[in-house]
Amino acid sequence: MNIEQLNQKYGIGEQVVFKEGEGGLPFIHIKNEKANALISIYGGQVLAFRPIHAQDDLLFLSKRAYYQQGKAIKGGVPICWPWFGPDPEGKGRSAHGFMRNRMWDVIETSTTPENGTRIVLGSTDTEETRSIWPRAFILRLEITISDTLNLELITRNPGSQVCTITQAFHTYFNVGDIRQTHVSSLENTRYIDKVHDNLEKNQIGAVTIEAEVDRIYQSVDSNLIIHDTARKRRIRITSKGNRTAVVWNPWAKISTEMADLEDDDYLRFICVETTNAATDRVHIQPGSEFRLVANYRIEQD
Ligand SMILES: O=P(O)(O)OC[C@H]1O[C@H](O)[C@H](O)[C@@H](O)[C@@H]1O
Repeated sequence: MNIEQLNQKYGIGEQVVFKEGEGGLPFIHIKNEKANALISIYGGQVLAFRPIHAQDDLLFLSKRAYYQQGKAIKGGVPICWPWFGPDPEGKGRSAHGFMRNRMWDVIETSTTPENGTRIVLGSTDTEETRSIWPRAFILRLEITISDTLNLELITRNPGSQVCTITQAFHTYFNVGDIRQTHVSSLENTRYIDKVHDNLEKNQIGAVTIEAEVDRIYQSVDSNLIIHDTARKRRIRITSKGNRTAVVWNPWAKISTEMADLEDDDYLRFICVETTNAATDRVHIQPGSEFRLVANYRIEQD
Protein backbone atom coordinates (compact mmCIF):
# COMPACT_ATOMS: atom_id res chain seq x y z
CA MET A 1 0.00 0.00 0.00
CA ASN A 2 1.33 3.46 -0.81
CA ILE A 3 1.17 6.44 1.59
CA GLU A 4 -2.05 7.77 0.09
CA GLN A 5 -3.78 4.40 0.44
CA LEU A 6 -2.51 4.01 4.01
CA ASN A 7 -3.90 7.44 4.91
CA GLN A 8 -7.22 6.64 3.26
CA LYS A 9 -7.62 3.32 5.02
CA TYR A 10 -5.91 3.91 8.37
CA GLY A 11 -5.43 7.67 8.84
CA ILE A 12 -7.37 9.36 11.68
CA GLY A 13 -7.56 13.15 11.09
CA GLU A 14 -4.44 14.80 12.50
CA GLN A 15 -4.10 12.02 15.08
CA VAL A 16 -2.72 9.32 12.80
CA VAL A 17 -0.91 10.48 9.67
CA PHE A 18 1.19 8.35 7.32
CA LYS A 19 4.15 10.07 5.66
CA GLU A 20 7.20 9.06 3.73
CA GLY A 21 10.08 9.21 6.22
CA GLU A 22 13.86 8.90 6.07
CA GLY A 23 15.10 6.70 3.24
CA GLY A 24 11.59 6.73 1.76
CA LEU A 25 10.34 4.37 4.49
CA PRO A 26 6.67 4.69 5.53
CA PHE A 27 6.31 6.34 8.94
CA ILE A 28 3.25 6.85 11.16
CA HIS A 29 3.00 10.20 12.97
CA ILE A 30 0.76 10.09 16.04
CA LYS A 31 -0.43 13.15 17.89
CA ASN A 32 -3.12 13.00 20.58
CA GLU A 33 -3.93 14.89 23.78
CA LYS A 34 -1.61 12.63 25.80
CA ALA A 35 1.51 12.23 23.67
CA ASN A 36 3.29 12.40 20.32
CA ALA A 37 4.95 9.42 18.70
CA LEU A 38 6.65 8.25 15.53
CA ILE A 39 6.54 4.68 14.25
CA SER A 40 8.36 3.11 11.32
CA ILE A 41 6.31 0.41 9.57
CA TYR A 42 9.66 -1.00 8.47
CA GLY A 43 10.87 -2.98 11.49
CA GLY A 44 7.57 -2.40 13.31
CA GLN A 45 9.63 0.07 15.29
CA VAL A 46 8.55 2.89 17.57
CA LEU A 47 11.16 5.61 16.93
CA ALA A 48 9.94 8.38 19.24
CA PHE A 49 7.48 8.86 22.10
CA ARG A 50 7.01 12.01 24.12
CA PRO A 51 4.18 12.59 26.56
CA ILE A 52 2.76 16.10 26.11
CA HIS A 53 4.24 17.45 29.35
CA ALA A 54 7.63 15.75 29.01
CA GLN A 55 10.56 17.89 27.93
CA ASP A 56 12.53 15.09 26.34
CA ASP A 57 11.67 12.03 24.33
CA LEU A 58 11.53 8.67 26.10
CA LEU A 59 13.60 7.11 23.33
CA PHE A 60 17.05 7.60 21.88
CA LEU A 61 17.29 7.58 18.08
CA SER A 62 20.74 7.77 16.52
CA LYS A 63 21.38 10.69 14.16
CA ARG A 64 23.46 8.23 12.14
CA ALA A 65 20.83 5.49 11.97
CA TYR A 66 20.44 3.61 8.68
CA TYR A 67 17.05 3.79 7.00
CA GLN A 68 17.63 1.07 4.45
CA GLN A 69 15.93 -2.20 3.59
CA GLY A 70 17.93 -5.04 5.10
CA LYS A 71 19.46 -2.91 7.87
CA ALA A 72 18.24 -2.27 11.38
CA ILE A 73 17.36 1.25 12.53
CA LYS A 74 19.55 2.20 15.50
CA GLY A 75 17.28 3.49 18.24
CA GLY A 76 13.70 3.50 19.41
CA VAL A 77 12.30 0.04 20.06
CA PRO A 78 13.74 -2.57 17.67
CA ILE A 79 11.83 -5.84 17.76
CA CYS A 80 14.14 -8.84 18.07
CA TRP A 81 12.22 -11.87 16.83
CA PRO A 82 12.15 -14.92 16.49
CA TRP A 83 15.52 -14.99 18.21
CA PHE A 84 17.44 -12.66 20.47
CA GLY A 85 21.20 -12.24 19.96
CA PRO A 86 23.33 -14.19 17.50
CA ASP A 87 21.83 -16.92 15.26
CA PRO A 88 20.95 -19.69 17.75
CA GLU A 89 21.81 -22.37 15.16
CA GLY A 90 25.08 -20.70 14.08
CA LYS A 91 23.99 -20.61 10.43
CA GLY A 92 25.10 -17.00 9.93
CA ARG A 93 21.58 -15.58 9.91
CA SER A 94 21.34 -12.00 11.16
CA ALA A 95 21.57 -11.19 14.87
CA HIS A 96 18.27 -10.51 16.65
CA GLY A 97 16.17 -12.30 14.03
CA PHE A 98 14.61 -10.89 10.88
CA MET A 99 11.59 -8.83 11.92
CA ARG A 100 13.58 -5.68 12.70
CA ASN A 101 14.76 -5.76 9.08
CA ARG A 102 11.40 -6.25 7.37
CA MET A 103 8.35 -4.30 6.36
CA TRP A 104 5.34 -5.01 8.58
CA ASP A 105 1.66 -4.67 7.67
CA VAL A 106 -0.71 -2.15 9.20
CA ILE A 107 -3.60 -4.14 10.68
CA GLU A 108 -5.65 -1.50 12.45
CA THR A 109 -5.63 2.02 13.93
CA SER A 110 -8.08 3.36 16.49
CA THR A 111 -8.67 5.86 19.29
CA THR A 112 -8.79 4.38 22.79
CA PRO A 113 -11.52 5.26 25.35
CA GLU A 114 -8.87 7.38 27.21
CA ASN A 115 -8.20 9.41 24.04
CA GLY A 116 -4.98 7.59 23.35
CA THR A 117 -4.15 5.96 20.03
CA ARG A 118 -3.78 2.30 19.27
CA ILE A 119 -1.78 1.10 16.27
CA VAL A 120 -1.64 -2.59 15.40
CA LEU A 121 1.06 -3.86 13.07
CA GLY A 122 1.54 -7.46 12.06
CA SER A 123 3.25 -10.01 9.90
CA THR A 124 2.87 -13.62 8.82
CA ASP A 125 5.22 -16.16 7.32
CA THR A 126 5.98 -16.05 3.61
CA GLU A 127 8.07 -18.22 1.34
CA GLU A 128 10.97 -15.88 2.10
CA THR A 129 10.63 -16.05 5.91
CA ARG A 130 10.26 -19.85 5.72
CA SER A 131 13.55 -20.01 3.80
CA ILE A 132 15.19 -18.26 6.79
CA TRP A 133 13.11 -19.87 9.55
CA PRO A 134 10.89 -22.83 8.57
CA ARG A 135 7.90 -22.00 10.75
CA ALA A 136 4.36 -20.73 10.25
CA PHE A 137 3.59 -17.67 12.38
CA ILE A 138 1.15 -14.85 12.92
CA LEU A 139 2.84 -11.93 14.64
CA ARG A 140 1.03 -8.89 15.99
CA LEU A 141 2.40 -5.77 17.66
CA GLU A 142 -0.14 -3.68 19.56
CA ILE A 143 1.19 -0.18 20.31
CA THR A 144 -0.75 2.18 22.57
CA ILE A 145 0.27 5.84 22.64
CA SER A 146 -1.20 7.48 25.70
CA ASP A 147 0.33 8.93 28.86
CA THR A 148 2.47 5.78 28.74
CA LEU A 149 3.86 3.81 25.82
CA ASN A 150 2.47 0.28 25.89
CA LEU A 151 3.76 -2.50 23.65
CA GLU A 152 2.34 -6.01 23.29
CA LEU A 153 3.98 -8.51 20.96
CA ILE A 154 1.79 -11.53 20.30
CA THR A 155 3.16 -14.62 18.61
CA ARG A 156 0.56 -17.09 17.37
CA ASN A 157 1.56 -20.54 16.19
CA PRO A 158 -0.79 -21.69 13.41
CA GLY A 159 1.51 -24.63 12.56
CA SER A 160 1.35 -28.24 13.65
CA GLN A 161 4.63 -28.36 15.62
CA VAL A 162 5.70 -26.61 18.81
CA CYS A 163 7.37 -23.32 17.95
CA THR A 164 10.30 -22.11 20.10
CA ILE A 165 11.40 -18.50 20.12
CA THR A 166 13.47 -15.96 22.01
CA GLN A 167 12.69 -12.26 21.59
CA ALA A 168 13.08 -8.72 22.87
CA PHE A 169 11.87 -5.18 22.97
CA HIS A 170 15.42 -3.88 22.44
CA THR A 171 14.54 -0.43 23.74
CA TYR A 172 17.03 2.47 23.53
CA PHE A 173 16.13 4.87 26.35
CA ASN A 174 17.19 8.46 26.02
CA VAL A 175 19.13 9.60 29.11
CA GLY A 176 20.72 12.97 29.94
CA ASP A 177 24.07 11.48 30.90
CA ILE A 178 24.89 7.79 31.27
CA ARG A 179 27.33 8.66 34.08
CA GLN A 180 24.38 9.94 36.10
CA THR A 181 22.09 7.01 35.28
CA HIS A 182 21.37 3.86 37.25
CA VAL A 183 18.87 1.03 37.09
CA SER A 184 17.16 -0.21 40.23
CA SER A 185 15.13 -3.35 41.07
CA LEU A 186 17.88 -5.64 39.77
CA GLU A 187 19.69 -5.78 43.13
CA ASN A 188 20.58 -9.37 44.17
CA THR A 189 19.68 -10.69 40.72
CA ARG A 190 21.83 -13.27 38.90
CA TYR A 191 23.12 -12.26 35.49
CA ILE A 192 25.13 -13.63 32.60
CA ASP A 193 27.97 -11.23 31.89
CA LYS A 194 28.42 -11.25 28.10
CA VAL A 195 31.43 -8.95 28.38
CA HIS A 196 33.26 -11.37 30.72
CA ASP A 197 33.07 -14.86 29.13
CA ASN A 198 29.37 -15.32 29.94
CA LEU A 199 30.23 -15.75 33.61
CA GLU A 200 27.28 -15.87 35.97
CA LYS A 201 27.39 -13.14 38.59
CA ASN A 202 25.24 -11.58 41.27
CA GLN A 203 24.19 -7.93 40.99
CA ILE A 204 25.21 -5.98 44.06
CA GLY A 205 23.38 -2.67 44.47
CA ALA A 206 21.93 -0.68 41.59
CA VAL A 207 23.28 -1.12 38.04
CA THR A 208 25.62 1.71 37.09
CA ILE A 209 27.43 2.07 33.78
CA GLU A 210 31.13 2.89 33.88
CA ALA A 211 32.35 0.68 31.02
CA GLU A 212 30.84 -1.60 28.37
CA VAL A 213 27.88 -3.46 29.88
CA ASP A 214 26.09 -6.38 28.20
CA ARG A 215 24.21 -8.54 30.69
CA ILE A 216 21.28 -10.91 30.74
CA TYR A 217 19.55 -10.65 34.11
CA GLN A 218 17.58 -13.72 35.14
CA SER A 219 14.32 -14.20 37.07
CA VAL A 220 13.74 -10.46 36.97
CA ASP A 221 11.09 -8.40 38.66
CA SER A 222 8.19 -7.13 36.53
CA ASN A 223 9.08 -3.54 37.50
CA LEU A 224 12.44 -1.95 36.68
CA ILE A 225 13.35 1.70 37.08
CA ILE A 226 15.88 3.75 35.14
CA HIS A 227 16.97 6.78 37.17
CA ASP A 228 17.87 9.50 34.66
CA THR A 229 19.28 11.88 37.24
CA ALA A 230 20.63 14.47 34.77
CA ARG A 231 17.07 14.96 33.45
CA LYS A 232 15.53 14.69 36.93
CA ARG A 233 13.29 11.84 35.81
CA ARG A 234 12.70 8.14 36.19
CA ILE A 235 11.55 5.70 33.54
CA ARG A 236 9.38 2.95 34.95
CA ILE A 237 9.35 -0.29 32.95
CA THR A 238 6.54 -2.73 33.72
CA SER A 239 6.58 -6.01 31.87
CA LYS A 240 4.77 -9.32 31.49
CA GLY A 241 5.78 -12.55 29.80
CA ASN A 242 9.53 -12.21 30.35
CA ARG A 243 11.83 -13.83 32.87
CA THR A 244 14.95 -12.05 31.62
CA ALA A 245 16.03 -8.46 30.97
CA VAL A 246 19.10 -7.26 29.13
CA VAL A 247 21.09 -4.17 30.05
CA TRP A 248 23.36 -2.93 27.29
CA ASN A 249 25.58 0.08 26.79
CA PRO A 250 28.48 -0.11 24.31
CA TRP A 251 30.64 2.53 26.05
CA ALA A 252 33.24 4.60 24.15
CA LYS A 253 35.24 2.15 22.01
CA ILE A 254 32.29 0.25 20.50
CA SER A 255 30.35 3.49 20.07
CA THR A 256 33.21 4.76 17.90
CA GLU A 257 33.37 1.48 15.98
CA MET A 258 29.63 1.36 15.22
CA ALA A 259 29.07 3.34 12.02
CA ASP A 260 25.48 4.09 12.96
CA LEU A 261 26.38 5.78 16.27
CA GLU A 262 28.17 9.07 16.95
CA ASP A 263 31.40 8.53 18.91
CA ASP A 264 29.91 9.91 22.13
CA ASP A 265 26.39 8.50 21.74
CA TYR A 266 27.06 5.96 24.48
CA LEU A 267 26.62 8.88 26.91
CA ARG A 268 23.05 9.43 25.67
CA PHE A 269 21.33 6.04 25.95
CA ILE A 270 20.88 2.88 27.89
CA CYS A 271 19.17 -0.24 26.55
CA VAL A 272 17.07 -1.98 29.18
CA GLU A 273 15.42 -4.73 27.21
CA THR A 274 12.36 -6.79 28.08
CA THR A 275 13.44 -10.19 26.84
CA ASN A 276 12.97 -13.90 26.58
CA ALA A 277 16.69 -14.57 26.21
CA ALA A 278 19.29 -17.27 27.02
CA THR A 279 17.46 -20.10 28.82
CA ASP A 280 14.24 -18.03 28.93
CA ARG A 281 12.93 -19.63 25.73
CA VAL A 282 9.24 -19.60 24.86
CA HIS A 283 7.57 -22.77 23.55
CA ILE A 284 4.29 -22.10 21.79
CA GLN A 285 1.96 -25.05 21.25
CA PRO A 286 0.17 -25.44 17.88
CA GLY A 287 -2.89 -23.19 17.83
CA SER A 288 -1.82 -21.11 20.83
CA GLU A 289 -0.19 -17.76 21.34
CA PHE A 290 2.26 -15.97 23.60
CA ARG A 291 2.17 -12.32 24.65
CA LEU A 292 5.19 -10.22 25.68
CA VAL A 293 4.27 -6.86 27.22
CA ALA A 294 6.27 -3.76 28.14
CA ASN A 295 4.90 -0.50 29.47
CA TYR A 296 7.03 2.65 29.78
CA ARG A 297 6.15 5.59 32.02
CA ILE A 298 8.15 8.79 32.56
CA GLU A 299 8.02 10.11 36.11
CA GLN A 300 9.39 13.64 36.48
CA ASP A 301 10.85 14.68 39.86
O1 LIG B 1 23.96 -3.54 17.16
P1 LIG B 1 22.82 -4.49 17.38
O2 LIG B 1 22.83 -5.67 16.44
O3 LIG B 1 21.51 -3.78 17.36
O4 LIG B 1 23.01 -5.11 18.81
C1 LIG B 1 23.26 -4.32 19.91
C2 LIG B 1 23.33 -5.15 21.19
O5 LIG B 1 22.09 -5.77 21.40
C3 LIG B 1 21.93 -6.48 22.63
O6 LIG B 1 21.77 -5.64 23.70
C4 LIG B 1 23.01 -7.50 22.86
O7 LIG B 1 22.98 -8.01 24.18
C5 LIG B 1 24.36 -6.92 22.55
O8 LIG B 1 25.31 -7.97 22.59
C6 LIG B 1 24.39 -6.22 21.20
O9 LIG B 1 25.66 -5.70 20.94
